[in-house]
Amino acid sequence: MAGNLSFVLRAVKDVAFEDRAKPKLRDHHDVIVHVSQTGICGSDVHYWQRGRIGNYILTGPMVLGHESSGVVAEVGSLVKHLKVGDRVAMEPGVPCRRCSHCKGGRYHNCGEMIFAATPPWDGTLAKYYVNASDFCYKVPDSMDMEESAMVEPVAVACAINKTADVRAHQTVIVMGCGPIGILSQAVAKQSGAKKVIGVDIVQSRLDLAAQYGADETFMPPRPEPGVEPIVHAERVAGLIREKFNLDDGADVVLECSGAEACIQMGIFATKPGGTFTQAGMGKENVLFPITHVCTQALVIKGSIRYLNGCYPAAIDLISSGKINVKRLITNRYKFEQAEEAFELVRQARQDVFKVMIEGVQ
Ligand SMILES: NC(=O)c1ccc[n+]([C@@H]2O[C@H](COP(=O)([O-])OP(=O)(O)OC[C@H]3O[C@@H](n4cnc5c(N)ncnc54)[C@H](O)[C@@H]3O)[C@@H](O)[C@H]2O)c1
Ligand SMILES: OC[C@H](O)C(O)[C@@H](O)CO
Repeated sequence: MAGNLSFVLRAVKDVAFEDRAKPKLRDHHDVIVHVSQTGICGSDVHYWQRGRIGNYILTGPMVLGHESSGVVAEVGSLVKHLKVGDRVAMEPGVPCRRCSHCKGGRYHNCGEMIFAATPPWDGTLAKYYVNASDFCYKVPDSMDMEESAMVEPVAVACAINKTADVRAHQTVIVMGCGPIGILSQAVAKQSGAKKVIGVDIVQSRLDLAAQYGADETFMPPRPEPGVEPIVHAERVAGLIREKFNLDDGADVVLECSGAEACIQMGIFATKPGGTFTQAGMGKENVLFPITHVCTQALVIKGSIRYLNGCYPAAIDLISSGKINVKRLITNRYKFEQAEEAFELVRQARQDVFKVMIEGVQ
């Protein structure tokens, strides 16, 4: 027994359990974490089904998973803030720390980032995972290991809000009410937003959004036959503005679906001079109302993963009870059932929201 049971994507649509070698400390600042819980993200399923996201292409076997919590099992000799037995949430991307992006405080733009379960880097669905100690955040006793794994999507939502610079008294529209959309709505509300509107085409997701951060929800009507999608998007944005008395639009739109229609509606629903932030990842290229962006002097931003401070902020939001992540977890699996868990997420059933896989004992 090598001692590190791992859930490995060997090729597209081909997963298997492998008993791999236990990872070793790579330098004196590393820790080895015994993984406790891992949430499944759409990107994990995407690599399993298609083998690529953008320029990240699966070229060899890769361990899946990146939304994990765990218990510190081993510490490097220079690690000061963690000890064996500490419970941590793991930030799954470690930048190079040397490039102009890292040195400029924008480590999310680092081109040399080692990111769990992004080819060629192995992910966290293994008994043990080696990580840089400063990317492991001790969680308070009040948080259990599932909540600690949910720090990852909450940190994504914090980064989206921070990128968009959501402030008190603003009106915020969030396109998409999946985990990222709903958590972005909750973070927007915690940032002081006056009115948060969640948009989705699935009623159960709108219902959940209404129990979280959304003050209002909206289901876009289907396009009438023969109406160009972009014309439909502009009309729907008009309906949203009218229904919620937004006058000339929302201060901020957070796009958390990746759907082309949502991107277009979101642009048209942003007020002149307002900020549209893209976080959803769907089609790589879409029809984009660029003249509207120009004539309305919109601010367009992109958000990827986390910014500095988002992990600690997410831990505070969860541990203080301001965001209840437990209610988002609908299904739980043992490690040995990982493929079943992935299959459930692939089916995109309406009653399935966040799926957790327990670590190897
Ligand atoms: N930028 C980042 O760092 C980052 C991190 C994690 C996930 N993501 C991306 O964010 C997006 C959301 O992630 P998620 O886990 O919540 O995914 P999800 O698939 O669970 O949620 C997407 C939601 O959008 C809704 N939707 C789809 N088409 C729509 C339409 N035409 N109109 C209205 N609603 C529509 C769906 O019903 C669903 O509820 C994904 O594209 C994901 O890849 C980005
Ligand atoms: O939450 C982090 C995201 O899932 C990843 O960045 C992925 O979607 C792209 O590599």
